[in-house]
Amino acid sequence: GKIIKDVMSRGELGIVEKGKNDLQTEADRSAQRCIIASLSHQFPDLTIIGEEEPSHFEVPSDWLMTDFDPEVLSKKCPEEFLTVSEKDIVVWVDPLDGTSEYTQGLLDHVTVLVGVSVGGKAVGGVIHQPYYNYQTKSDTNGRTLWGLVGLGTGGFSPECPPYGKFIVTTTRSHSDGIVQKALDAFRPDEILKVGGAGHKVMLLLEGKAHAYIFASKGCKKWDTCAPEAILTAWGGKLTDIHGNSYDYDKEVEFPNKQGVFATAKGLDHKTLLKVIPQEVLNALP
Ligand SMILES: Nc1ncnc2c1ncn2[C@@H]1O[C@H](COP(=O)(O)O)[C@@H](O)[C@H]1OP(=O)(O)O
Ligand SMILES: [Mg+2]
Ligand SMILES: [Mg+2]
Ligand SMILES: [Mg+2]
Repeated sequence: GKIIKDVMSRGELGIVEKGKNDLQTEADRSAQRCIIASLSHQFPDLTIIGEEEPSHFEVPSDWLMTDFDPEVLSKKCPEEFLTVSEKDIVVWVDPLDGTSEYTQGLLDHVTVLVGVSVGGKAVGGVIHQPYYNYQTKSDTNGRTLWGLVGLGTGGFSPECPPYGKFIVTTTRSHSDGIVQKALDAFRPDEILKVGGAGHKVMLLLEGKAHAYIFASKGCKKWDTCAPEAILTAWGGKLTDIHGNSYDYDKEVEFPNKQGVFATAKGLDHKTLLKVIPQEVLNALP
């Protein structure tokens, strides 16, 4: 988070266009180097997959994080993970989610995502929001939300969305006709068009939206692994638009080609899926 803020303060974003509507900045590159170097230093047998291309330059020594969160470590590890070894774990790293919004100054849409999968399932995750409340508080360090399936969540106060209303959240920078058709089918009371997969799942976790609907193939495994794990740990659900779960094993393809459909705790995910029109399902087979 600090690296991301430092790059923004210096004002030289070093933007590279990776593809259509797909940017990368110095903050994406540096944050990934910090996260991957720190994790692989401490856990050499982990499989770590990051969004950005690997860099072979050595990272500055003050970028190597060596401390652990005592609050999380004070909890009891769920039985099912006691025998998991480093080799069974795949970590999906999105060093900066919401790059497009970052370059446009919509800073609270930006998150850092580190997702942990075991046996192909998204089970653990961290969403760090470096610019949380940055407009109201000047020297905030941001916040860090975490979740582990079987244990619970921390770093935020989960809330269920309001009854008698249906609020959906979706992309603001990667929309198209099919994305819009899927949204319209739900006849939502409100559509929150915001950046980042991490940011949108936070809206579900904090009761600001009932569902996150993205009928497009732009999201990748590093976008959804951490958010899915935290959402699942709380009691919500994230699948593709057909209702199938994504596999987060190390051999899988990166794109989430069947889109994203996520619901807050207490919602009937399965029934809501039936609202998605056949034409939309056919577009993302
Ligand atoms: N067409 C796309 N090309 C590249 N990345 C995409 C695309 N669609 C979605 N993403 C990634 O998924 C995130 C959520 O999508 P959106 O903000 O449009 O709802 C984006 O912030 C971006 O992650 P990132 O910013 O890490 O590259
Ligand atoms: Mg990107
Ligand atoms: Mg992303
Ligand atoms: Mg990213």
